[in-house]
Amino acid sequence: MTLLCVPLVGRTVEEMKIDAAAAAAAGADLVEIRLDYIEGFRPREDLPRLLHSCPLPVLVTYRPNWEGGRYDGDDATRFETLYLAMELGVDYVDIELKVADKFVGFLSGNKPDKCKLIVSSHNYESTPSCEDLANLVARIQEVGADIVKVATTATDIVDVSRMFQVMVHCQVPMIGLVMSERGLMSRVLSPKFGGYLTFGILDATKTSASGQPTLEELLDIYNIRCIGPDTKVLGLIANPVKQSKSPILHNKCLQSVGYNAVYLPLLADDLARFLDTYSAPDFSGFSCSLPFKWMQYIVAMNMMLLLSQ
Ligand SMILES: O=C1C[C@@](O)(C(=O)O)C[C@@H](O)[C@@H]1O
Repeated sequence: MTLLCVPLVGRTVEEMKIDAAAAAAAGADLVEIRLDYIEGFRPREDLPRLLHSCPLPVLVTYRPNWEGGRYDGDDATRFETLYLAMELGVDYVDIELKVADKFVGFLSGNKPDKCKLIVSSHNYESTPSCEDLANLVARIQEVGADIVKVATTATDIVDVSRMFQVMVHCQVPMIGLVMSERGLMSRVLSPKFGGYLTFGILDATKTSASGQPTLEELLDIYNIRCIGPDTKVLGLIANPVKQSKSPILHNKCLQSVGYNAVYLPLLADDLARFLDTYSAPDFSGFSCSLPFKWMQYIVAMNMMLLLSQ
């Protein structure tokens, strides 16, 4: 089962505690505490307060600014804080691949068994080739990760297919996410491709990366708990597509007739490229809207021509 994780991005401990309670009430499986978001964070006082009676399992992330986070201090203090979190019983700690070797050395075998180490890599510009992604995954595995995490950026919706290909072949638990609106599919279809975890935010003001859906959308619109390897993918291909109410309507219909499929908003830039990339039988039906409607006529005319020959 793919876990649903709510990132906590409050600026104070109190705000995070309120959001952790909201995440539990909304049906999340765990929370990610982004320590780098807390203003004036004091590890020894704030960490025990944050973890005390937290209603859900906890992933702790203390993201430095050189990897897209807000922490601008040194690694030594950061490593000590992450180790303190482990001692206090957190379930997961996230460390960036660039310093993972150093961190594993710092731990020198003292990581509590209960705590899983997530080694992460972020690319805020693009999504590399399948080969480069696979090499990245291998490097993360080598460093001793319990869970591999790769977050890239989609400049075109077809980029997501490379992440899926790498995820299905990964031999260890993997979190594979593609940021930006064009990458939404990677977040919703995570259970179809064996993703260990996917992020859902509490509301639009509480994002920790671009393209994150809300937890409510994942649960109530896309019915993510029912998505699995056999789920068919349907959707609306359009640009823009965010405004469409189609996913709400179609997913309700699919659920009401018990058909194992999910209907997604698909923000595409080139229809032919999209159809060429997502041609596997599981991507089994699409609606088409502006600016691609004219393409339907060309396809229909080609078919008529073929039939008449
Ligand atoms: O590394 C990740 C993944 C993420 O960037 C995302 O794309 O959802 C969100 C971050 O909070 C988390 O630390």
